[in-house]
Formats: sequence, structure tokens, C-alpha cells
Amino acid sequence: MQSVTNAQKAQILMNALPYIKKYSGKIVVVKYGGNAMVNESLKRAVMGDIVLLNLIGIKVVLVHGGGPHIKEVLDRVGIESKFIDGLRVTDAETMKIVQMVLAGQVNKDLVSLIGSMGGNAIGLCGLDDRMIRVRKQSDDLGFVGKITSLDVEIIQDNLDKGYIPVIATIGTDKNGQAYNINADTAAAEIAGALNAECMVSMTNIDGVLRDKDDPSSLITDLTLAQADELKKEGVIAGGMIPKVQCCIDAIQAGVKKVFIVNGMVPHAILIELLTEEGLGTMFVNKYSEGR
Ligand SMILES: Nc1ncnc2c1ncn2[C@@H]1O[C@H](COP(=O)(O)OP(=O)(O)O)[C@@H](O)[C@H]1O
Ligand SMILES: CC(=O)N[C@@H](CCC(=O)OP(=O)(O)O)C(=O)O
Repeated sequence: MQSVTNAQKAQILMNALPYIKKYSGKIVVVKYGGNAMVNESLKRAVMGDIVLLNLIGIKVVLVHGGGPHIKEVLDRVGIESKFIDGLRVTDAETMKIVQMVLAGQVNKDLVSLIGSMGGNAIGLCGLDDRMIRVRKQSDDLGFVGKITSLDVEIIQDNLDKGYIPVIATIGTDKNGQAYNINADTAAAEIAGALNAECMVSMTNIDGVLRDKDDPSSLITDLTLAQADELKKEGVIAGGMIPKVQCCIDAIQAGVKKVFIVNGMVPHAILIELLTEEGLGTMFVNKYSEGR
């Protein structure tokens, strides 16, 4: 590897200055999908980025998924994973496991990792302070919740104290029954309710591609009108349909910029937020000043 001089290192830090100024004091919601949590070293790199953003004054909220982790435990107890339009069919037994895995294992592992890297994280799920209130989405899906209201005060309070809130996407109905919520959907709603400056959705592909099998066909900038057009053309398919819809919803809820980035690229969040180039797909309401 080419060695970097101290002067070059200093210049790299200076190049980030305008971006640090832009985001410092602002809220950034990061959605970290289970498919991008492939190994410990990558997870560490992502949590390191989050700690760094927090230490330069950015108010980071981490909303995590954990679909593959849920599947692994369901497989172990002999329950088959079933999905309708990308949402997990969640019976009572499955719901117990979803809560155990998301709010227990995945949430606390991320909190602990952030702590080990010098950050202060606090683990929450939508049951805490009845933060995420839901109703049953449909009888076919069982305990899958549609968000009816969000009370983000507990997130705001923790941000004000300098904590990094780490949120598992379990909701509650008015009787205290727990419900499963897709993590992208919850992240977009949380970002909107917090009036976040930006949302970054980390997945296992570079962003929205014109041809999903050709990484060179990455679409770097998308207005809402163009995103709608790509959906109609069928360019956006499968798991990307709900993900893009969540990005559109977040922009419509007032989030200024929304990115889909490849969480398998080490330091993807830092590259996207703190450099001129960026690396994934950026959604904007209409063309503005660029990244
Ligand atoms: N136009 C497209 N650009 C990128 N990915 C696409 C596109 N159309 C379909 N996809 C598929 O969507 C997948 C991402 O969705 P998903 O696997 O549900 O993400 P996650 O698990 O991170 O929420 C990609 O891996 C890809 O196979
Ligand atoms: C209703 C529903 O489908 N919930 C998701 C929640 C986890 C999630 O969204 O995880 P990823 O971000 O890793 O996909 C599930 O049970 O898999």
C-alpha cells in the first residue's frame, strides 16, 4: 500500500471540514440491515464510524434490522420463515423469537460493540416508553405492526445527553401486545418524526442499480419523480421496492437527504457523509446543491 504522509493525512481531515460543519449538531438516522452485519470486523468498522460521527457532534440514531439472525433461531427451533411482500408472517411463537433476537441479542450486541469502541450507546425498542405504537397491519401477517404514532421524546432525551440511541423495531398496540416491524419502514418513520437531516440505509448492494446484476450501473442521484419512474419501469424490484419506498417516504416526511449505501464496504457511512464523492444512491426531493 502506498504510504500516506502526515501532510496528506492532515489534508484528508481538512477535506472533511465542510461536511463536519454541515452535519454537526444535526440528526442522522442510520438503518443497519441484518444482511450487512456479515462478520465481526465489518460490524466493528460500522460501529467505529458511528462513534466517530457522534464524537464530531453529529446526533446519530442507529435503527437496526436482523432478519438473518431471526431466521437462524427460527430454523433452530424448526419454524419456517414465511414472507408476504417482504414482510415476515409473524405468529405468536415467532413474535417471541423476533423480540428475543432483535431487542435482546442484536440490539445489545451493537450497544456493547459501540461501548467497546469508546461510544455511549443506549439500547431501546419501541416498547420502551411506548415509543412505537402500532395496529395490526393485516390478519394474514399476524403480529406485524403498522405504525400509528411515534413518540420520539425518549430518543430526543438520549440524544441531548450525548447517547447514541440503538433501536430495535418492535412496536406495541394499546394492550401492550408486541408487534414486528420492518426495520426500513421504522427507520424512515423515525427519521421523519425526528426531523432528521439525513437517513442512511445500509444494505448489501451498492445502491439502486439500473441493472441489478451490473455494479457499474449504479444510479448516484435520484429525485422522487425519477424513483417513481424507475419503479414503474420495473428497474427496481424485489427487496429494493420497499427500501426505495421508505427512502421516498422519509424525503416526503421532511428528511433532507436519504442514501442507500453498501454496508459491506468498510467505512461506507464516512465516505458517503464526509467526502465529496459519496458512494451509493442519494435521494433528494429535487436537484439541489449535490452531496
Ligand atoms: N434496481 C435494483 N438495484 C439494486 N438492487 C435491486 C434492484 N432491484 C432489485 N434489487 C434487489 O434488492 C436487494 C436489496 O433488498 P434486501 O435484500 O431486502 O435488502 P436488506 O436485507 O438490506 O433490507 C438487492 O440485493 C437486489 O437483489
Ligand atoms: C415485519 C418484518 O418483516 N420484520 C423484519 C424485522 C427485521 C428486519 O427488518 O431486518 P433486516 O433489516 O435485516 O431485513 C423481520 O422479521 O425480518
